[in-house]
Amino acid sequence: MALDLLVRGGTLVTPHGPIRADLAVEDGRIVSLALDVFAPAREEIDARGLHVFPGVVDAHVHLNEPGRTHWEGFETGTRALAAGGATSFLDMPLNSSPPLLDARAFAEKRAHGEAKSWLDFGLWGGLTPLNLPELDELAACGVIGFKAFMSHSGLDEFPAADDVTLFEGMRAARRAGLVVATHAESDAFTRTLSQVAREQGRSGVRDYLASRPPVTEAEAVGRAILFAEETGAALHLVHLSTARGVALAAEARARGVDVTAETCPHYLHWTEEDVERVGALLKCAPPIRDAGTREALWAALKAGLIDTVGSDHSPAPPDLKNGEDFFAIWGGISGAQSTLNVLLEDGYWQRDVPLELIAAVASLNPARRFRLGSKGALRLGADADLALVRLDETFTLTELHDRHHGNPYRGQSFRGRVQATYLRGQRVFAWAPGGALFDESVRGQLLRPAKETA
Ligand SMILES: NC(=O)N[C@H]1NC(=O)NC1=O
Ligand SMILES: [Zn+2]
Ligand SMILES: [Zn+2]
Repeated sequence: MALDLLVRGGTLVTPHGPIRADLAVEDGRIVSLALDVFAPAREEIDARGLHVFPGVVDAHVHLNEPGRTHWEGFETGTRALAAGGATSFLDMPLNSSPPLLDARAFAEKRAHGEAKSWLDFGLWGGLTPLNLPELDELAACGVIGFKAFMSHSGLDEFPAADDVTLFEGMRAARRAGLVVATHAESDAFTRTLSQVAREQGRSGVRDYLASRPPVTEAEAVGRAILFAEETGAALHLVHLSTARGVALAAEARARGVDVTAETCPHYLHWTEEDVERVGALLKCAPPIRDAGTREALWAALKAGLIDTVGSDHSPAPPDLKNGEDFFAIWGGISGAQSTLNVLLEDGYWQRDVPLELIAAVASLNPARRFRLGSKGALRLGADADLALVRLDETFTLTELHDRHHGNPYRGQSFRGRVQATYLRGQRVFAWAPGGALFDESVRGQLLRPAKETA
């Protein structure tokens, strides 16, 4: 019997480190990893000179469909992800409209994803004061977990969780065996500081950065951890922008709290000076910090204290990314395509981060945390989700596939071009000098968290 696919002669980035081996695929799954596979295959890839990574599992993406597909949608967003080596992703409950707060919105978003997503996808449910009674039903639908904002989300239809809501939501999540993800910035700090700045007519980049100081994150992280400890809920701290936030998570984990930490490529790549220079394309919340903080985040990542790196891809149309008042501009960075590029250039090449650690934060750890059993690693029986990368090829990122032109990574130079991406053994993306090729026949499937094992 012939194999479906044989990847020959590549360097496989396994959880134990890179190894030179062949990789064989049948029915979308990895069926052999061996020095030499001698079997006929319907498709063979000569992967000599390439590194084979597990497909990126981006646990933090805002595709905004339905309702705000003109900001970003499944079609364009997942092309960008695929071109960056991602094979699965978890979509946030906002900024789609309606936001994903009940079973009906779940069904609607799921249908859009199944029709248009090029990649496998899971759906986060929202945790807001509006939908506490819906959480059990959302869990039954198969949400990945519940996402809460501790400060204003930017959209009134997705209100921040007050302390009681967050606490009660964690109790419900604990019952359902699901993770709560928090956007951890103190509402008291951010609200007051931004109000004062705006009243005084201070609305520039530095004024915005100063309105969300690091203590804002530390305070909210501490409170979220306290609630997780009290309720026994699993907590995932998204987009930590400071090493202080990461350290608080590590300390809590050491005393038995079930907490994981995410950071994003933008906190690892850019600094405040870049935000001043580039402007709105680098506006996000929490904001990008100084160079010392960036280095401290890299140190934390190298020490294994950061569990996952997610893009927090959150684009908006150009008119929302424009204007004099930096507070009024949409906060969100377009980064779906460049997570692996940043980790390879800034991490592997510039800071000696081992490849298996990059694969851990980009693929293995998010797959484990959200119980996506068949995803995240090159191992027997896993889905054949692969990113083929020419590690030493320098290139300038010019061909971007997300919806809008405004992308801060346009024109950045990286080493490590993604040559091709395979979803369950099918090629979904291939780089070509004349322009990327996407396989129209590939379609993503809904991912649900596996049942909890005791
Ligand atoms: N609503 C939304 O996408 N918000 C994201 N954007 C950002 O900069 N931080 C976020 O949490
Ligand atoms: Zn957020
Ligand atoms: Zn986000």
